[in-house]
Amino acid sequence: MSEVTAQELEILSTKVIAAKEAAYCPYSKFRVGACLLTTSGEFVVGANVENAAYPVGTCAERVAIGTAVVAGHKEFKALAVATDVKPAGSPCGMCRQFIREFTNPSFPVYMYDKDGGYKIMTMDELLPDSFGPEHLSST
Ligand SMILES: O=c1ccn([C@H]2C[C@H](O)[C@@H](CO)O2)c(=O)[nH]1
Ligand SMILES: [Zn+2]
Repeated sequence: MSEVTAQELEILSTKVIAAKEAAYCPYSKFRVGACLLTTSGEFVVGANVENAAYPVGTCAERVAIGTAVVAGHKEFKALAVATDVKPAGSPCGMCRQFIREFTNPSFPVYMYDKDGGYKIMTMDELLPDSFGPEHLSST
C-alpha cells in the first residue's frame, strides 16, 4: 500500500480538524472529527452525532466510514481523528473493530490533539489479534 504523501497529510490534517466543527455533541460537548483518505485520493469526513438516548449516538470514525462506503469507497490509505484534548483521543473499541473491517494491519491512524500535533498508530497496534472477514470463510 502506498505511503501518505506530504501533500495528502496536509489536506488530511486541515480536513479532520475542520470536521470537528460539524459534531453534534450537546450531551458530552466532546467534539470529534474524522477524515478518511481513499486509495483513489478522495477525502471523506465524519463527526460524532449524539442522541438524547445516549447509547444511540455514533462516533466520528463510524460516520466517516459509513459515508465513504455508501459513496462507493471501501479501500483506504489512512484515517485521521481529531479531538480537542491533549494527549489526542484515540478510536474507541467499537470503532477499532469497525475500521478493521476495511483495513490491513499496517493501516495508519493519525490522531490529532487540540494543538494540531499528532501521533500515528497502526491498526495492528490499536487492535491486535483482531477478528475480520477472512475468519468467517476459513473453516
Ligand atoms: O474515538 C472516539 C471517541 C469518542 N467519540 C465520541 C462519542 C461521544 O459522542 C463523545 C464522547 O465519548 O465522543 C468519537 O466520536 N470517537
Ligand atoms: Zn468510537
